[in-house]
Amino acid sequence: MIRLEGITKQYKNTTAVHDISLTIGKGEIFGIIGYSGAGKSTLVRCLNLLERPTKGKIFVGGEEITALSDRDIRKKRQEIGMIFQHFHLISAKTVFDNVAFSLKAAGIPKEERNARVPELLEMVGLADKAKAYPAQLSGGQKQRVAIARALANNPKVLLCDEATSALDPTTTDAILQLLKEINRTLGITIVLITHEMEVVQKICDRVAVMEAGKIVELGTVYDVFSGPEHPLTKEFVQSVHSFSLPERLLESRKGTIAKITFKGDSAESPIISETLAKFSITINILHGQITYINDKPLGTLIIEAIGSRQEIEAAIRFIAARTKQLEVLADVA
Ligand SMILES: Nc1ncnc2c1ncn2[C@@H]1O[C@H](COP(=O)(O)OP(=O)(O)OP(=O)(O)O)[C@@H](O)[C@H]1O
Repeated sequence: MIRLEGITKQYKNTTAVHDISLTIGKGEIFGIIGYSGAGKSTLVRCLNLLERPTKGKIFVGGEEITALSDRDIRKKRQEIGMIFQHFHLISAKTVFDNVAFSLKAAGIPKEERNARVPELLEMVGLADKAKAYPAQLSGGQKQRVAIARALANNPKVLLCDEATSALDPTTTDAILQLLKEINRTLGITIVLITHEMEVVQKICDRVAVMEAGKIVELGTVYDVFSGPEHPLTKEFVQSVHSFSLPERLLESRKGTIAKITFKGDSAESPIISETLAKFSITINILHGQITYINDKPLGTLIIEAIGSRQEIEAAIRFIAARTKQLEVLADVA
């Protein structure tokens, strides 16, 4: 649906985006995560040519948009909706008129507009707010209006620039749920930029991690969460899945403490009981959790294995061979 070939955006002395090539599939929810200044906004604004890249080509729906004239770009933008952190609604217009505005700009006649706006408001759960003004709405409701407006001209792509960053956690969840529903029912490709890994975990299929204008890691959300490679990715994953054992437990240990990561099938198989049946050790479970990402289980378990050094080492090798990752946190005393 979207293809970037060697995209670079240079501002005077700053290279905001540096030679990025990327393909985003039709119907995908694609996340771009990075800290402030990484170049996410610039990259996403290149996708509808709000920013023209200094170098490279961008294809949307098979058409090279970087080759279009300014007039044709304005038309093409109807295929690419966008929502922003601070909603960008027109405060002097009602909810109805805010949504009707983008239909009007696309040359849709009044009668059609009057029929389409209530459908859009219904879709975002604001059927009863048509006559309200933005100032009378909560942040979540304002973002719903912005979503209705962005969907007015049946876009194929929806760009979301930190769309939930100004919202509280409960409202964030509701907006993410709405975006997922829109993606599922309308088949719209969504590109979402964020600095929060929780947002990525909740709705994205794939994620690109950006640092200093470059993509440093790219993969399915499940793979990135279960085996992050770049230090920045590890930091983001830890911001959601962090757990450290109390010092007291480490100090008073009687055996070897290991952290085990289970992926896919291994998260559901009885590895611990198999280990206990095979080796003469005992196992204390110190911490455990299973998270579901895109309906696939990812488990973490911290255990203390007590027994002879030889048996513990053999058991650790046995577990390690059957799981994604095993890290010894503290060895036998
Ligand atoms: N119009 C501009 N003129 C000059 N420099 C710019 C412009 N827009 C962005 N930059 C610079 O490009 C770099 C990337 O900025 P960008 O806004 O794309 O990052 P970001 O990851 O989206 O961060 P944030 O979440 O803070 O917006 C920064 O160093 C920024 O100062």
